[in-house]
Amino acid sequence: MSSTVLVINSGSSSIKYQLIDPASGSSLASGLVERIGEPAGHVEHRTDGRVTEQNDPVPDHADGMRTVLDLFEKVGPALGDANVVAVGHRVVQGGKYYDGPVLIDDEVVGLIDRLSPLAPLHNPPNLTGIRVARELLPDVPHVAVFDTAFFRNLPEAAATYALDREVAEQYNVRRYGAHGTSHQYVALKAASMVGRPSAELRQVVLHLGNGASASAVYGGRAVDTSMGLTPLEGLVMGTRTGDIDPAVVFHLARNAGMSIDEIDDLLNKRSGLKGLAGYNDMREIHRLAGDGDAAAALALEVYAHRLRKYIGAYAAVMGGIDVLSFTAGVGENDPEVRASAVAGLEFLGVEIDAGRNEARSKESRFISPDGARVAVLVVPTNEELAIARQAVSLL
Ligand SMILES: Nc1ncnc2c1ncn2[C@@H]1O[C@H](COP(=O)(O)OP(=O)(O)O)[C@@H](O)[C@H]1O
Ligand SMILES: CC(=O)OP(=O)(O)O
Ligand SMILES: [Mg+2]
Repeated sequence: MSSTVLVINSGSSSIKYQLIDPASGSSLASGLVERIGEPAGHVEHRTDGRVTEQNDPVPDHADGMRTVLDLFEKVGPALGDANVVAVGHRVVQGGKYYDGPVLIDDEVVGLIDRLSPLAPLHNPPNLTGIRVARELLPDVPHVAVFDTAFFRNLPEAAATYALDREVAEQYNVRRYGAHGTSHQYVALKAASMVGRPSAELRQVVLHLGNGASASAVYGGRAVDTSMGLTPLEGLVMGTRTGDIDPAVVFHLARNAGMSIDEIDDLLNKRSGLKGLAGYNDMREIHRLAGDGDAAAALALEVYAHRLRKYIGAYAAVMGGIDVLSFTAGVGENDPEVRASAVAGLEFLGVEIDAGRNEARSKESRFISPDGARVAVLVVPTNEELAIARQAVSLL
């Protein structure tokens, strides 16, 4: 039997997982635990074309992990018979330490914990996933794959904030990026689709999920990215502001009587699409805008404006652009956002074919017209497969 990898992606309120055969890329089981900590939880486990659902409350991530491993036992495939050679964990923040996957031991766990302030919504649940999975699957190697790894060697000019040098060094204040596993996977796939050696390609990748980020990839190497010290910087997201004037923080602290923790919560959890129009789900924003809701219409404009700014900026950083790829929940499924993101960018050679853009498909595809100067692509990301392959490559 071929070997498999169990991949775990613990998010702030969810756990996504997949049992993958890294050689063929096929998924033997996958699932999702969501609404962790809310009154009604939701669990979905898919295997063999069947879906098992549960709607019991899931009090915390530890409970969620136990539920996942229970489902493998009860519904299958039994992990004991699946030849699991590794458990791959997505970890968002690896700081300056990792440019590739690492075998998890107590020291690595300690480091991920110490890096939590640099990814406060992500590293703590990542760590819970690791703790419980190591407890329940003690005989298999556990591997951490960091979102920051692909950006570990960003050019200094892109990674450095113009902050007092000593303060920045003492407190590790620099740009680390995130979603790197996805950006790297999509950039590689995109290079193979356009059929030119990635060494000469100037690519922009837009990962638009609940968290959202852009990257500039030149010759296969990341040269800039929109997330910074933490995953708060950059694009407009489901609940995060993305770029704002840092003076907004001082202003609110001094004049609105808000504490630093309250402002942190505001910027990370109550802003973005949710702050502008009441919902973090892009589908809801479209529904409201379609019903004439002015706040939702403005949210869509702010979202697209930010995207156009980043595409233009990254074209400038690389001296041009050859490939533009859309990925993740919004990027893969939302023709309206894609169209508005590139509107007016014909001067860069960026244009899309309306029919191709609107066609529904789960496959990687071109949405630019034949012969266009810039290849515009939709590339479904597969962070789980990338994590499984990196975990195996380490062992
Ligand atoms: N058909 C669709 N049209 C527009 N947006 C969609 C569609 N399907 C999913 N999305 C968006 O994708 C987001 C989730 O993307 P995903 O990549 O799964 O994010 P995450 O990994 O951060 O949870 C949802 O919040 C939703 O806004
Ligand atoms: C880093 C990050 O924002 O991840 P996610 O999109 O899963 O929240
Ligand atoms: Mg994601």
